[in-house]
Amino acid sequence: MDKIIVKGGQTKLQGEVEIEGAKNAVLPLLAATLLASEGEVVLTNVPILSDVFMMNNLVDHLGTSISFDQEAKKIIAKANSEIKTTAPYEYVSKMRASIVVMGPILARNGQARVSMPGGCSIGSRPIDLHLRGFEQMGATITQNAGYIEAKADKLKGAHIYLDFPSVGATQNLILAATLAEGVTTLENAAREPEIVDLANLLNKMGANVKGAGTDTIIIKGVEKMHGAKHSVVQDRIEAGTFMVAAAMTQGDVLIKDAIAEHNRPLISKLSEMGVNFTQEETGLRVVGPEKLKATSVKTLPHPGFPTDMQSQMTAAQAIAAGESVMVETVFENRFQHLEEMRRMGLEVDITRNTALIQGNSNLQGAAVKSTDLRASAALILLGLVAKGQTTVRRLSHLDRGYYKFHEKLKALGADIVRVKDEDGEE
Ligand SMILES: CC(=O)N[C@H]1[C@@H](OP(=O)(O)OP(=O)(O)OC[C@H]2O[C@@H](n3ccc(=O)[nH]c3=O)[C@H](O)[C@@H]2O)O[C@H](CO)[C@@H](O)[C@@H]1O
Ligand SMILES: C=C(OP(=O)(O)O)C(=O)O
Repeated sequence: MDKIIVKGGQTKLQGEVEIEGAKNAVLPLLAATLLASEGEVVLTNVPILSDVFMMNNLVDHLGTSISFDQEAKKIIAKANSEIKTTAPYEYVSKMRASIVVMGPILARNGQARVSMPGGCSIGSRPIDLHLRGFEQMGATITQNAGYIEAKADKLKGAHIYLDFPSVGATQNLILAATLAEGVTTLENAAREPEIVDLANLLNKMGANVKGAGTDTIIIKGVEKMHGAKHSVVQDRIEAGTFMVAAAMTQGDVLIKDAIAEHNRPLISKLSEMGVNFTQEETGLRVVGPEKLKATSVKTLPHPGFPTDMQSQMTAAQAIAAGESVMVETVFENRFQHLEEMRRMGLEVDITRNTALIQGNSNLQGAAVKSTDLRASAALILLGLVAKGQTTVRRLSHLDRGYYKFHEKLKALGADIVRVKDEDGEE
């Protein structure tokens, strides 16, 4: 595998950066293509990421044929009059998000057999809310030899209250409800922009989904669904990561076509830290101050501060003046990057889900390992400002969610290379 080497301490990022389509949008969009029984779903602005390749393989295995034109960043998903019922272990275990194929399979076939998705390093990730919702729609759920089996002669619309606005459960239940008999109402639904993007595609495919982006989503079941064309929404987490990069390096970076509305909580916190934002015709300009101020942040479901920006934000807090606080309320084990950052001189006290971070302008580069996707970006960001050389390993995490991250940073002036890891590390 590769490693990234960053030489930090002096870089002031400058220039423009283009943002890809969102990983967290395109994965459920690919699952949605399984609902079409005729025609082609054409997705554009598709990010080239390892997670996308994995989801392509799963959806293709299930029966919707996928062709990915990487140069055009376009996927054509050709519908099949029949799809398979089993999502096997070798496809599902590799990626948590693959559980969202369960709703479409169940909706189309009246039964679904899906391998239990893997847990992951950021915390335990149960699927009880997904399953309880399917049950309320009339499905019987059993677990057998590592597989979840759901059966319903015909899914029926239901009034479902989610105990927590889970992104995946909201998506899975919307997907199942599109072809159910009658009306499904989801209360306390997730409101992330990626949910809105999913509803937009589904409606183009002939579904009837209203209220996405609010906490009450109403889905009227339809008989069948067909092909459609859709451009994947911009990745607000990639955009946010570059905002933090500019903020940390006294940078001046234009995030092309940034959708500020999708990043309100981040922009609000960075502004509090002294970062300047200007909306320009072609994007959002982010100018970092000479010294960031400390801040307190708590992660929450959208429209609160996103947990997927937590690690990157702690990198900014690590160099801010004074003591900052980070409270992680969404995942119970998402501070592992802080242990790696200690190798660079970070002073942090962690008590359960709260980290007290002492800002330090004397961090030193070190050899570190990515512990999860966003941790990998956060460690690279800290490498930009730490003195000397930082080597970041385990880049398979980075490749799940960032396309050409080091090249984009290099184009903004960073001293960064990606090379083969002679030590043969993963
Ligand atoms: C592919 C994708 O879009 N991934 C995102 C999605 O993950 P994902 O959809 O897995 O996240 P959820 O919103 O479902 O999970 C949030 C919290 O709810 C809990 N929970 C979830 C489902 C359930 O049935 N029971 C339960 O207890 C989880 O353990 C977690 O503590 O939203 C997360 C929260 O914004 C993001 O960090 C992920 O990047
Ligand atoms: C946690 C993330 O993704 P996933 O849910 O796919 O693991 C993420 O995108 O930061």
